[in-house]
Amino acid sequence: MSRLPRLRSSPDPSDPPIPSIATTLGFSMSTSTLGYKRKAEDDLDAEALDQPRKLPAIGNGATARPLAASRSALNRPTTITGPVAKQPSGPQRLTRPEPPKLSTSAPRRTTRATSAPPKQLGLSTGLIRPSGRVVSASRVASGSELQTKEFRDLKNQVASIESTQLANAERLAQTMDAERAKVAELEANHRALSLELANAKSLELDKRRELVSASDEIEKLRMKHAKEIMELEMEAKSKAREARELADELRLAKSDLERERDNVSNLKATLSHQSTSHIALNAQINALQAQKAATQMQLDALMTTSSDKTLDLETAHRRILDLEQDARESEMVRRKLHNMVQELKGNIRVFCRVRPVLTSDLSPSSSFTSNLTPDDEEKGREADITFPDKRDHKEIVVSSSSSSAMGSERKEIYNFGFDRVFEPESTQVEVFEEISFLAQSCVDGYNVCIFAYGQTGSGKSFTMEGGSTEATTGMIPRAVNQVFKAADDLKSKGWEYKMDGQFLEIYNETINDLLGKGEFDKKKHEIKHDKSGTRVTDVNVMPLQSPASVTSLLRVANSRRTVAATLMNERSSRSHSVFTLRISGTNTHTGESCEGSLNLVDLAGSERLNSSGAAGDKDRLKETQNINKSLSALGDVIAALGEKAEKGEKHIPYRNSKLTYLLQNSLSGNSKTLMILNLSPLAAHLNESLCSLRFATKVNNTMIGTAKKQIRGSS
Ligand SMILES: Nc1ncnc2c1ncn2[C@@H]1O[C@H](COP(=O)(O)OP(=O)(O)OP(=O)(O)O)[C@@H](O)[C@H]1O
Repeated sequence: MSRLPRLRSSPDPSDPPIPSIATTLGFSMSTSTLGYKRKAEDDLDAEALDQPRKLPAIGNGATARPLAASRSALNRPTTITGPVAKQPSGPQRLTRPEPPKLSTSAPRRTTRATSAPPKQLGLSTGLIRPSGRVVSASRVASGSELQTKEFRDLKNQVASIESTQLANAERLAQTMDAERAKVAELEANHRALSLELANAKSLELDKRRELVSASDEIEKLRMKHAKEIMELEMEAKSKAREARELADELRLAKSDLERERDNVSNLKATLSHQSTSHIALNAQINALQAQKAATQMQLDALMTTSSDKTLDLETAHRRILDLEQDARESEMVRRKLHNMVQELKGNIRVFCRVRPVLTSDLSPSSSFTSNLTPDDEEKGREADITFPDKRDHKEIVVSSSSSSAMGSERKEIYNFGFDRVFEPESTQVEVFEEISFLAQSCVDGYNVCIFAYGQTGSGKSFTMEGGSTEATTGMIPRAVNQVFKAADDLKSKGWEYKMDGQFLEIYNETINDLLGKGEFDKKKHEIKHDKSGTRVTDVNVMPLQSPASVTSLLRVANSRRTVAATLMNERSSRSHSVFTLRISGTNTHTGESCEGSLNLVDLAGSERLNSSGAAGDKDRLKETQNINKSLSALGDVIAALGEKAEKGEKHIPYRNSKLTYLLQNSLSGNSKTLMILNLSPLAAHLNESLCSLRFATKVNNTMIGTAKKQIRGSS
């Protein structure tokens, strides 16, 4: 590479053409040229440039010429040991070459034109012999002639050499000129080649740029092509999908078409069937039109009949109105007669009911009769009670035996007569049959009061409220059912009824509301009497729509009743309970209205103080005193009512107890009162039973007197 600048610099034509320079230049040229050529070839090979024509010519010239110059340079007696740069330059060296310096290596560089051996030169100059040893001067003097001759020969040889050298120099100069011309030519070639190379390079650069731009273009095209391929593929896919969808649609369309074809064929079949039907229907229409004409004739006949029937209907309607009027009048008559019958029977009546002996009567603590002790058997012994009136069931005979002071047994027989006596076997149904007419009376607008009277455990609650089964249902639910049924029956006669219920308890002369809410009733209630009837302040009055609502009302009330244990009955009730059903009715046809009430009273136990075991218990004593006081007041009121009916004006002591004051309106006037005397069948309760029987007889006798007077009044 370092030689290239020298090649590029223009050569100086004044420089002497020395063989070493020529040789060196030739070599250098050759090397540079070869290097340049190799580079150019490499470039050409690499870049595939097509310029092979001039480069071989340069290479050949460069190698041929320097070789000749080199051969001439070697003839010089100068040892060439270094590169061209060490050689002296200048024209004098070419024209006057200095004699070569001798050295040990000189003989090897001797040209073939020299015939004398190198040792002669060494002898004449006292220099070195060919053998290499130094010869002394005394030995040289003896042969001076020889030496002179040799010197002359040598001088001749030198002259010859010099002439040869001159000739060579001339030849060399010529050669140099030729070489310079060639160098100039080569340099021209080189410049041309450089130019070509520069052109080629610029061309190459252009080509490279073109190539790069072409590559970019190709890349762009390739990307564009890839994109187009992708788009085409996508389009192809979309087309394929569309094709599939179209194929599906085609398939569906084909199936639709097939179905439509089926439909068309079905419709054709239907059409032909309809045509047949149409023909048949036409025939039917014709037949029906004929029938219609016949029916029209019948209709005309019926219209004639209808007008006759309308006349008949109007007549019947008038007749119905007349009959309804008759029915209403009959209803009024029925009510009057019913009431008259009730009055004939007695507005105050007394029934007597003896309950059966119970298993619990034998042993209050045990229901197993097999373990009875003599004491238990005595407790469970039946009293001597007979029922002699087997036809009318109005008599009861109680026999009592006692020992006299003399030790003889004394037997007493008590005969009592009542409106009805129910034996222990009597059922609830039989008892209710006798009192159901009272339910009708309260629907007709009368006040009805039914008492259950008797000692504790005699069966008052069982009679009034009953048990849980249909057969043991008591008088209260049966009477309520009857009232609802009677009210329902009267609907056809224009009567509409509204019913309300209340349930009160009188305990120790205090009124408790058994339908109250929350804790037990602590309110102070007062009894008020006015034109609209009897009212108790601050008590719940429940509207009753059905007998079922009455049942739930009774359940609520029972759960709140005050129950205290006594010796007589472990569930003994120590209060009077009063259930009141108020009935108000209006007749939409006649405008009449009525108000009645049904009072069902379960009285507290009527036992005496000593037999109740309450004598030693202060609270129980007070309870029993209050119960006896109110029962006594009830008896007094009933007796006074009897006297009043018998003798005229008489003060009725209603206010003597809460019970009589509460029931004032249901006991006075034309109200109906029924007392059911409940008796225990046990001998142990005989004295209590006799007391109750006497009380009931007193009431019954009052009724008899009243009834006699009423019968007289009626007749
Ligand atoms: N006619 C009857 N048939 C069957 N059992 C009866 C009859 N009468 C009453 N009993 C039963 O006798 C027992 C006492 O009757 P109940 O409780 O009705 O007496 P009570 O007079 O109401 O007593 P209290 O005054 O303590 O309320 C109850 O077990 C009841 O079932």
